Amino acid sequence: MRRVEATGPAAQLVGALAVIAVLAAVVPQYWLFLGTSALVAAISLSGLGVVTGRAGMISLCQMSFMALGAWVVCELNVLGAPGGLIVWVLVGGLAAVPLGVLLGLPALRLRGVHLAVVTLGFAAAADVIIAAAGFPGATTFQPVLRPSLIAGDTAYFVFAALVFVAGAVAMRLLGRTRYGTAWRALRFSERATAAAGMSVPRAKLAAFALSAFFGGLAGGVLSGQIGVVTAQNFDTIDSLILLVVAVMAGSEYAGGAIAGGVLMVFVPEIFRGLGIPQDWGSLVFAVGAVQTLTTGLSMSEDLVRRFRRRRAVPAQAPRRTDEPGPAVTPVKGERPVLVVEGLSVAYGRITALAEVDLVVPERTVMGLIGPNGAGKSTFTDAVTGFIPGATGSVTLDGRKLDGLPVHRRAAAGLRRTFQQDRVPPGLTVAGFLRFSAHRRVSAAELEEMADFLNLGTLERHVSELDVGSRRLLEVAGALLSRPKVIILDEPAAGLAHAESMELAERLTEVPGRFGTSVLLIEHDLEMVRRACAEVVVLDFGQVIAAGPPATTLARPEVARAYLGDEVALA
Ligand SMILES: Nc1ncnc2c1ncn2[C@@H]1O[C@H](COP(=O)(O)OP(=O)(O)OP(=O)(O)O)[C@@H](O)[C@H]1O
Repeated sequence: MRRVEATGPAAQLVGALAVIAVLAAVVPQYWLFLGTSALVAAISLSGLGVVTGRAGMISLCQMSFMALGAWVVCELNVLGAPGGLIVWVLVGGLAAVPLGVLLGLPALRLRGVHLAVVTLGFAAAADVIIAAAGFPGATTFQPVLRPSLIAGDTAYFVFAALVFVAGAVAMRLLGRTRYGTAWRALRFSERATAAAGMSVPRAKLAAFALSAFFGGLAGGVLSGQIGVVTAQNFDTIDSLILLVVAVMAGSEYAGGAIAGGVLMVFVPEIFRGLGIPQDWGSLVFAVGAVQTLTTGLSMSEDLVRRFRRRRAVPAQAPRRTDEPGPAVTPVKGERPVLVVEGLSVAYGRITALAEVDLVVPERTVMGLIGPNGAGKSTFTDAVTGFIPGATGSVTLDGRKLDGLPVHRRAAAGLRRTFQQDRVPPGLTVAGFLRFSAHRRVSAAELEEMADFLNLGTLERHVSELDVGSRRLLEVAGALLSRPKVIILDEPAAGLAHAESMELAERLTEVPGRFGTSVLLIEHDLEMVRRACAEVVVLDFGQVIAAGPPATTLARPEVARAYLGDEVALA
């Protein structure tokens, strides 16, 4: 029989329900009313946590989503719409979704402070519109009707708590989907997210839509709580405070959202009790947010990290340090799988690539080498779709990829890794592999891949891995998607010599094992000799030599490119 782990999700859910029941039974009405306000803030903060904490974007208009949700509930109440408050709250949440998508559109192009300005501008405009239009029922003092089941303040507290818990469960489940992982990846690197086959625009819009939905829900619950809603309930300044609290508490976690909601409501209340102006509570949040930004850890992340440290398995990845066995002879297929023709890229007056032609045959490991600045990274960027202004054509297994965005090329079977570490630290090894695989992978496949590239335990967090292991993890994730071609941009950076040689051996096995051709960009020529059946040499954006490594690397023009005229001729 399976045991329910004391800290597992089921146990947490049971614990949360038990806490709600106890609070409802023992806490006085006034405090329960404040508790409901804290829950309203927590529901809204959970939504905001998707955009800020998970996806790393800034949104300063959460109050506008709340206002829309509340407005819809008030209107349905005035109209006497069927379904009652519980249904209206849901409708209010859904009504905010299109607004969230609309607000997400600028996020496709803007980041940081620019996105903050746009969302703040929107919130200010929404303020004006709401103040002019007013809330249905506000002037006639027609309060939002609660169904008899949740008519009392205690019952309404339980209702708000259940909405929060249902939202937290949904968030947790969503967090395990490809979108959930994509948001975390997005926060770390948009380029890597796209290279893993995920549409960055879709992931960003989904984050804003979800955030708006939770904002709308919170507004709806608030309107049922206070009955008569006015524009003062949704001040723009409150959106700023929500963001500050979301950052400080880490509202992407359910615990962080609830802690944030409690702080937002009870800190001003405590200040009031002490005779201090309530607004000074914002100062506390500001100090907390500064602390978070300084340490890089929100309250929730700090707690999670401490908890993990206690349970951590000390093992590092069991790197192989023994010298590799006999080299597997690199193989070369015949049929072309990646055909690049006339690829050119110019950065202003610098020609980084000039009419480059390159063919990678199927089931082949091919090296792409050249001195610094030769154009190797530009080639990778252009072929995988990161440079829209590149000219020429790219054909993968007979299919033209020209004009396709990065994620579509990746989904078509053209994957890449990056020179710099692009693996999101917030994931586990297994979580990253599943995301990067872009298809359903079994536990056995994950184990096999971890064994193949020596990744160690699948449950470990990426943040616990050293740089070399992260590079291998990136390669493993891309390979799991079974691409037709994988371009590896200096995968051995950060590895010791023996490990680089080991990786070279592994790469020779890749075509046979996964049916994938490899284009290996590498400065370590010994590794290139071991792994590659074919090598192409770039210099000043042009192909200057190509052929088997032994003969190609010995050619004088290659030596000149690497060492300069005088040394080559000496
Ligand atoms: N964003 C950019 N803006 C302007 N010039 C650039 C840019 N990126 C690259 N270049 C220039 O394009 C040329 C090719 O650079 P690229 O980074 O592709 O070379 P590389 O072979 O990958 O070098 P390395 O081995 O050092 O990574 C160089 O002259 C470089 O200075």
